[in-house]
Amino acid sequence: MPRLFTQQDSIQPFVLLIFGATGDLAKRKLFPALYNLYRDNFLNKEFAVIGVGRTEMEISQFRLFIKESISEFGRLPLQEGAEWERFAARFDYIAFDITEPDAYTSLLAVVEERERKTNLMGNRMFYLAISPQLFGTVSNSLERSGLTNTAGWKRLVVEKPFGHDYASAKMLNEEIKCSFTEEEIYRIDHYLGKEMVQNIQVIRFANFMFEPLWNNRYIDNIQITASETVGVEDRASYYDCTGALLDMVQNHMLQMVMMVCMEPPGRLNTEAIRDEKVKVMHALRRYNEEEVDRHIVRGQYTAGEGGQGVVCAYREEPNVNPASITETFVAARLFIDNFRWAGVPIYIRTGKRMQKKVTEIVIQFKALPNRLYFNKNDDVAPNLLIFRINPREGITLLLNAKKQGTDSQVVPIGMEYCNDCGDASPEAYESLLHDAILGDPAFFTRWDEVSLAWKFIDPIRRTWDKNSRAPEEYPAGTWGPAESNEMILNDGRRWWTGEDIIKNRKTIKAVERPKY
Ligand SMILES: NC(=O)C1=CN([C@@H]2O[C@H](COP(=O)(O)OP(=O)(O)OC[C@H]3O[C@@H](n4cnc5c(N)ncnc54)[C@H](OP(=O)(O)O)[C@@H]3O)[C@@H](O)[C@H]2O)C=CC1
Ligand SMILES: O=C1O[C@H](COP(=O)(O)O)[C@@H](O)[C@H](O)[C@H]1O
Repeated sequence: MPRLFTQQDSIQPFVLLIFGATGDLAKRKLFPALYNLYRDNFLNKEFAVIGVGRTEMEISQFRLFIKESISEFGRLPLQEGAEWERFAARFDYIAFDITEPDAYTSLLAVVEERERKTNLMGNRMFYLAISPQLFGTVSNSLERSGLTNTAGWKRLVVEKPFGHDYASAKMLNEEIKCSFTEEEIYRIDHYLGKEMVQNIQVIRFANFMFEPLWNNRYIDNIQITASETVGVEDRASYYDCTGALLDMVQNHMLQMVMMVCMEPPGRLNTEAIRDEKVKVMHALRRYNEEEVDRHIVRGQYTAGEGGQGVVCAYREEPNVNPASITETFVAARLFIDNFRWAGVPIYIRTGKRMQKKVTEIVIQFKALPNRLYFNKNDDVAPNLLIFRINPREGITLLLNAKKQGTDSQVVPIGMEYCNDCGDASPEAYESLLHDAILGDPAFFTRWDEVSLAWKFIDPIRRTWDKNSRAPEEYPAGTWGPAESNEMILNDGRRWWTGEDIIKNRKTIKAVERPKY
């Protein structure tokens, strides 16, 4: 159920078991998120965290690892002294191989010891920050060892990727469902934890002025961009056998499509919202081979001038196959074949080593009748509503107004709301961890959403694998391959990026469409 951050008293005590506590995700996201929640009083006074990894280390070393992770990646500065000691004392660490079923007996002993010392009410949250191949093994062992047999609640948080196609996701789901019910499974999509993604439903359903326009009578097209300037960094071994389609589109991009396009739910509760999201996935047009070629562009970066100077081509990155045909960019034209959205193209694009780090959603409203009133050369810009998700959070509404000092020269003006100009927003992982502890799965993905996303993705992946054609090339530091621009220009439209629109307000020109 969407909520305001709930303060300490209404949150129950719990023990959090982090599998993969020595890994990158724990270091960069989970420990800083826990610390922020603690400092902001969003955790019960009674809680404990037990880290699991293979690396042998003393508890003092583990606590130092946590301290360093918070100092480096935390939103709030670390407070030294007694305050830190109180926080650190809640952490335990146990090293064992999680593929070894017998080893869970000692984990159970550590958990029970903690529960005896402090009244944690038997509430247990298991966070799998490990390779997805191990999800099934761990959830099985949790049950067999008796760790899931508790007087309190039990919850399983699983990271992405949830499978690599529909069949593997289904198998994985069946495995974890042997030990946890759907209500107890929290599948993470960290985009759903982002402030402005959560804000979509509020902007839509708390403003009467938008909802009547939110359909194919008034909206010309929708654009969703998630561009990154970074390359594959040190994740090449994962990325080169995954690619942008599976890494970004199957999850984050489709989740944003669902949030923007779902019907208003009957009630604003978790299951009602998820039901509406699922309907979007049912209506999302699936593509055959010929349509994949027509509606989807895949690209791979070559050497170029990225944000960090000259950077190498994807194929030259360490641990990438020099002949790799993995895509680092995807642009697609999607359609939702229902009464509300029929005929409205939804353009999505995502990629590595692009010109800017931007995540935003642009709603482009239909144009005024051509040449009717102002700017007879057809350069009245369309109205745009822009959700700015990252790096600057906010909303921009692009309207038209009279240029100062002219009779009727029309120029675009931006009305802007900044979401994070005062206090920094909570990190996505903060918000999601908090929800999971609270038992609120609204911003986690339900199995039917995930399975339908795979059913949309699988034919695309199969088509590409069958063709085994190299992706289109784009130089690092650009907006992707030329084919992405061509796809949208051929429709008489263009990609918008909010920042450029605001900066170049006076030079906006809508793309020409046929005149009649
Ligand atoms: N890193 C990120 O930014 C993101 C990660 N994810 C997902 O999070 C999960 C973890 O990723 P990440 O942290 O990057 O991975 P890492 O490789 O950095 O960490 C893996 C963790 O798993 C532990 N581990 C692996 N095998 C075993 C084993 N047999 N027994 C016990 N522990 C084991 C490792 O312990 P040890 O090192 O001590 O052996 C380590 O703590 C993955 O599902 C990934 O897809 C999702 C989004 C972003
Ligand atoms: O899940 C992933 O997301 C990140 C981008 O996340 P953002 O919050 O920085 O927009 C991406 O870099 C990574 O490849 C992918 O696995």
